[in-house]
Amino acid sequence: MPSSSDSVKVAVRVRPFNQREKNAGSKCVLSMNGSTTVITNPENNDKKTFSFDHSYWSHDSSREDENGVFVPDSSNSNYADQRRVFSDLGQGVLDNAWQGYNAALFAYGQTGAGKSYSMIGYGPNKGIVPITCEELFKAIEDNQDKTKQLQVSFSMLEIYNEQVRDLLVKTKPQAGGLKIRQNPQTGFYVEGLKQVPVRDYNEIEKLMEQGTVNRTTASTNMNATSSRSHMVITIRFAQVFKNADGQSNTRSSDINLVDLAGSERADSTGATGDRLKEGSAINQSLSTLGNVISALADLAMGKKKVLVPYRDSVLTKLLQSALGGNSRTIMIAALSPADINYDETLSTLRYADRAKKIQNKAVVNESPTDRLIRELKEENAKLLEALKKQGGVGRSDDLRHLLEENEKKMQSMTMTWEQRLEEARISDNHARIENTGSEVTLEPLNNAKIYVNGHRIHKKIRLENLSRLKFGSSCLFLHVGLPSERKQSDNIDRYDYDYFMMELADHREVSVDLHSQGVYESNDNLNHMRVFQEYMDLIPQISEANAISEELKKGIKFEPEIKSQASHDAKVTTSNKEVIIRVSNPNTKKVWIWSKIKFLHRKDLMDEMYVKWLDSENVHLPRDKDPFWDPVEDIFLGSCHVLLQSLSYCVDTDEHFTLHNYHGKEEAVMQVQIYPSTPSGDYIGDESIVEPKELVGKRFDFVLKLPQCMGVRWTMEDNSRGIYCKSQFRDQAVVKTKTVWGKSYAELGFKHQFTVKKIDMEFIRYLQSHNLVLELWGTQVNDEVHKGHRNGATNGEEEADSLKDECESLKKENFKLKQTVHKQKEAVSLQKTKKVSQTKETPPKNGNLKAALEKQEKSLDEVSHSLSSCVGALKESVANTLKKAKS
Ligand SMILES: Nc1ncnc2c1ncn2[C@@H]1O[C@H](COP(=O)(O)OP(=O)(O)OP(=O)(O)O)[C@@H](O)[C@H]1O
Repeated sequence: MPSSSDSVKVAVRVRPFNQREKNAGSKCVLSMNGSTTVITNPENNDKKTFSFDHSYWSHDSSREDENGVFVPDSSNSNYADQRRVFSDLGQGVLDNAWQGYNAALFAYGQTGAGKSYSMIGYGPNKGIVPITCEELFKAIEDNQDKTKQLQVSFSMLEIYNEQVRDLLVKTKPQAGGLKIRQNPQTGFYVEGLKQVPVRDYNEIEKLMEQGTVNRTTASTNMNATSSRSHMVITIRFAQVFKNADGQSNTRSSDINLVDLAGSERADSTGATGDRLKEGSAINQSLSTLGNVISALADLAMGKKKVLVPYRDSVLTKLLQSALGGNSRTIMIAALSPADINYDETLSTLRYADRAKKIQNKAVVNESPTDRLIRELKEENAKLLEALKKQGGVGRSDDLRHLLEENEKKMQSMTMTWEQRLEEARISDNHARIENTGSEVTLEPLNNAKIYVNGHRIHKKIRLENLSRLKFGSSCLFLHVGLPSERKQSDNIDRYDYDYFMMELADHREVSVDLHSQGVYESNDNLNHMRVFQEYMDLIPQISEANAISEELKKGIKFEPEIKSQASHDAKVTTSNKEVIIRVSNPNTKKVWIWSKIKFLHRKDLMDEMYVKWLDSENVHLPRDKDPFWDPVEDIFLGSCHVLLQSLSYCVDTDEHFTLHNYHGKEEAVMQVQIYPSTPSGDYIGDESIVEPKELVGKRFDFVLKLPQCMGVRWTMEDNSRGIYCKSQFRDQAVVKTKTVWGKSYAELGFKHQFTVKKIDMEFIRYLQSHNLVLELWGTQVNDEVHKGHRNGATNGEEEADSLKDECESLKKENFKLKQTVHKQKEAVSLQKTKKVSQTKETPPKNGNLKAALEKQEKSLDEVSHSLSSCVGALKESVANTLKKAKS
């Protein structure tokens, strides 16, 4: 039994810019020279070099030939076309298969980086899988050897949410998916997976088409499924040798072709700060694959006692032999050239670099007792008989019968059109399309949702050539006009999924106008482009989340938004933006803000929930497990920036500032007073104007007063809401006003004194270059905790707030009184000394005053003390109530 130690072959391939990247003026961060790939950090020009078995440049220097196939545009072009990739990688897989080795080919990389292009291909640009199959059958035809029978069978499965689904079966997947079993000799396999015997490439092509359709229509509401599921195609190739004595020996090979989920999904497993910590099963296979690769790389580097976690996920179980086992393995890492994807591309390169180190032990599968061959033998017993009679591969009644049976079975399990249309939200009489011979018209019926070129239409219109149509939730069509309307220059290819999505986004179908959010402001800014891409990528996921919410009657709405860091930045130098998701319940008017990572994590859980629901499982989850549920939280409404420069001249500020939200919309107006003060907080007055440097070395006090906030939209929209304002001066503690509930004109009555013990030049510079950011936050009633307490009535928290305020002002009054007492004491003792130096006198008149003040001081201390403990007790009781309510 020959065996050979073989490291995993790794190739990387960079694709051309897509339209979106071209529009954004993207720069290419990759360069290749021979087998070397260099990536340049667009922010600091740092270069990192990687070396692989192959580095394929498919970014530019290509042209389309007369058949629509991309080929190098000149003899010195370094463009790597599909044929070249096949002859380097696919041909080796085929040769191995003839020799009886298992082979596996993985495509890894970020969504949209070109995995499917390399594996399957598009149109005439066929990828490795079809070319491999085509070449296999060509070789079979050329190899008509009477002493051996050649059998090929095909299976296609999808791993989604750690469940295996047979893509050659069209029914809704059974709950829990197909079972994974283990054979002590051959390892893990999928029980009941359809292995379809195939006779030529056309049959494989048909099956692949069918499988791809099944994959995308598994749920019409889940367009983006392909980026979250792994697809495994297995071509089982067996050569049955006949000895002269009639004994047979079989050599077989499994060729596994794996299109992995988008690598960026691995990020969302560790959704930080989310209460649903257990995570989703969707990315388990991808992150386990990473762990398996790392462990195998460690082993190959000589590390001892490394446990390879094959059993941690379905994918790694099924591909155990392909990873560090009995297989010749190839990985092709798809790379995006665009600067905005630098981080993802770098991490793909690192992943590929680790995979290089895996050592496999490929062994020829010759054992006649091999389970796989036995199964194939059983399934094809009849077929073999017929083939023997005919002396080769050809059509036989038995074979036809077997295939027809398979087809019949599949058809009986097909999802009806009605079911598919219902899932796509297309009603019975959705639209009327008429072709009069000279024009084609489209008319929405029953107020059905139809968009043409990004606009919702309500009445009959004439369709222009190349109109883009969207029906229901997710059906997109391109209308190719009547022959007389078509032009030579029509470029149908440009109307890809991205194009439709961008058009819909531009016309606000996707609910937010990017222009108003300032995303387009400066296209040269890398961060803005990255945000734009993230935003666009999230749109289909958000539509899906909305559709699932609607279907499961969750009443929750998701909208993408752009958060501008400048709203929180005291220097306003950052223009960085990030995508956030506004989650709202229009019925209860509750609002939440989720980070992109949190949304993706929750979306995976929603998908799991939805799949269960489709399986008619009970999807009622307790709140702490429900991805749609979150406790109420405070929402950032808007902010304003108050220049601190005048403070460095000891000049005060008393102005009304408008608070703007992330999109620059007015949220409220706030009166802001800032003035330099005495250590006791008294206003110093205008005569105190100084040159900043005169302040150096001295103590500095200033007061921030926020008397009121007016025209608050948040509370105007719903008076069960409240607001408060918070701010942070330099590195001092955050200060917060009280919460005012249900008032669009809120009396905040806030006053806080800031003290800097000793001023230095750095502090002066800070005042001259920074702002004080005042953030307005919205609060929402927690219905569970506050049932019945709202509508004007106060609750524990509010009482605690107002008592705290009262206590603060009493303390201040107390401080002032103490100072007066102190002054009086001093005056008394001065008088005493005077008297002593003169003659003995009657006790001073102000002895009574002193006693009275001392008494008052004592009682104020008591009041203050008892108020503090009262506030403490109240806080504790509020915290307990909240804890109880949460638990
Ligand atoms: N080498 C290439 N040459 C020309 N076009 C390419 C190449 N690679 C990818 N593309 C184009 O880039 C787009 C995205 O590629 P593809 O669909 O293969 O990405 P993917 O990584 O499979 O995405 P997903 O994870 O969503 O399935 C497609 O329009 C494809 O035609």
